[in-house]
Amino acid sequence: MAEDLPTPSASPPPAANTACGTCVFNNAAQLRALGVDVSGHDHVVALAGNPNTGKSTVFNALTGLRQHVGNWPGKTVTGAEGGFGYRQRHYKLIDLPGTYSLLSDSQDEDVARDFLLFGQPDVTVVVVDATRLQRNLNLVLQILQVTGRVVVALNLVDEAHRHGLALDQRHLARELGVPVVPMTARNRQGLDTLLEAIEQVALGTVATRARRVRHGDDRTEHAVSELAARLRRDHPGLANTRWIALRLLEGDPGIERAVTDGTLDRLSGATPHAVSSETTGT
Ligand SMILES: Nc1nc2c(ncn2[C@@H]2O[C@H](COP(=O)(O)OP(=O)(O)OP(=O)(O)O)[C@@H](O)[C@H]2O)c(=O)[nH]1
Ligand SMILES: [Mg+2]
Repeated sequence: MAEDLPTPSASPPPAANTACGTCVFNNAAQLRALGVDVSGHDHVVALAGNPNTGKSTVFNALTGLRQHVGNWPGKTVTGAEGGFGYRQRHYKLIDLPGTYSLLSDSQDEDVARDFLLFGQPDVTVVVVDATRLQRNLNLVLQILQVTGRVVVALNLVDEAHRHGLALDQRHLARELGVPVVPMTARNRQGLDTLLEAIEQVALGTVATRARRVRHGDDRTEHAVSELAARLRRDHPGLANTRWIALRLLEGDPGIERAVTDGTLDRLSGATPHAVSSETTGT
């Protein structure tokens, strides 16, 4: 479904980034790591992305918790929750397992997929590996089909520079229609800019215009609209009915199962812990 995107145009690599512990732009001075305290939160933020892109590293940096981090994919298997404060607001942050696609019928990826589709987080931060941008953008484009409330965290910038890759985050942000924040999460670089982008999307103070991919011809669009309207009528409160309609027309077995066995309604208000077993019936 992903349209071809122009490769982000080259720009000269910035001067080597040095960790700046005291610099106001880098040390996230207004961040309050709240550990497991998510009480009275104002907003819910989900961390999504392909496996091994640094989601748990970002989660730990923001919450002060110690989610398992390591250099192999598939470490995070269920969503972990933690809290952080930034300026006047309190956020609940959810560290999701890595996923390659929202289209997957793999049970391993259900937790992330179902939360992103039905949990309705206020902000979805998609953590991408700057050294594998093309592959990672597939998931970004899919997420942009279901929500515009997205921040792209362009992580592992240190590795990208080590490989001689130049990144043009402004061009990428224009193409995607959402904020793009370059980061080296392991050194806490870029955290402050990430926090600011999260706040802007949560409060709606930045106008995002998510890149949408058009699905097929007019007949397909018409069929999707009709089926979506019917889903809304039969399942009030269900999120992303256009997406579900499209998946049904394409014959997605997981979504078909959820419709026929009556679990579709229970997906509304999904949590990262409960959804997987509900959709798979395990
Ligand atoms: N060089 C570099 N390494 C990083 C950076 N961020 C994270 N890492 C490393 O990348 C590896 C994966 O990080 P995780 O935070 O576990 O990644 P994840 O996305 O949570 O992985 P899964 O839970 O398996 O999907 C670890 O070895 C981290 O230390 C970064 O900015 N630069
Ligand atoms: Mg993880």
